[in-house]
Amino acid sequence: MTTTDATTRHPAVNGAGYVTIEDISFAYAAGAPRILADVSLSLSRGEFFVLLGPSGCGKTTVLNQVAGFEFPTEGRMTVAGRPVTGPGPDRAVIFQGDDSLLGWLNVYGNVEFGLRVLGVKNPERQQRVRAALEMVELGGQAKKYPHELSGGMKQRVQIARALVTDAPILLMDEPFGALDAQTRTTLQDELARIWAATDRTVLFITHDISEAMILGDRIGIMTSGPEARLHDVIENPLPRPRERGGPDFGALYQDLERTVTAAKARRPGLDGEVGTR
Ligand SMILES: Nc1ncnc2c1ncn2[C@@H]1O[C@H](COP(=O)(O)OP(=O)(O)OP(=O)(O)O)[C@@H](O)[C@H]1O
Repeated sequence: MTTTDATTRHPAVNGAGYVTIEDISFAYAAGAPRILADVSLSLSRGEFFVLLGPSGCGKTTVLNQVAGFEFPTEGRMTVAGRPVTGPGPDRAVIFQGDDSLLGWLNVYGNVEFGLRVLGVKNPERQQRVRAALEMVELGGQAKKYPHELSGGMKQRVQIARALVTDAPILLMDEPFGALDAQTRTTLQDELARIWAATDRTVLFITHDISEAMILGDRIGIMTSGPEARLHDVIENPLPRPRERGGPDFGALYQDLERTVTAAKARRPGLDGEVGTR
């Protein structure tokens, strides 16, 4: 895994346009109501971008399109300057829940699986699996099977599976949504630490404001659907490592809460153009 100095990763240094979403709209069928309308967004290399929005507005739809699982009805998307034409090894996807762990393989085998598929040989394969397991603090649990793991441990395995591939982009769809509050905050802090130690670009979806604040460099807030749009994008001024509580945290929380409320109240298709970044 490549590591980088956190001070060299600021978006202004790395340049915008690593992942671009340009005026995309999406409908499931011709004539059906559009789920998304004219969403534009540009992620910098190494940026942690959080997409926040009400349930059902289309956050997963955006992520699925960046992943190359679905395609916009209108508009276009690029990754590293190339149009997205399908899934690729440059993008690792982490979903909510633990359904995708392979039950017949232990933790080590689950993390190793992707490297086997890619044809990575030992001893490199072993080194990379060990490094990924250490990164998510599962070095001592390598022999356990998925049914022996807690929800938080399963999500750590998911993160290790993504890290081990060296994919520069992590697409995370409410990965901590099913966890209890305490495990969730622990994993948020761990993810922030892991991100700071690597040079990944992250698109992270949540509807939890404090999760967005702990993790995001920028936070994009979507309106309610149908015809969901990007209502606003807010720069997160909190210094890292971030701590919950404190006046700055509280003030930003209130700001975001107000923005989310305004975004939810927006009348689909009636309130004109909103901020697209
Ligand atoms: N296969 C489908 N056919 C038709 N509509 C769908 C399909 N899948 C999702 N939708 C609709 O698309 C909209 C956006 O769904 P999406 O899962 O992207 O929202 P979301 O913001 O990620 O929601 P949540 O936060 O609840 O996960 C929803 O209204 C949903 O009902």
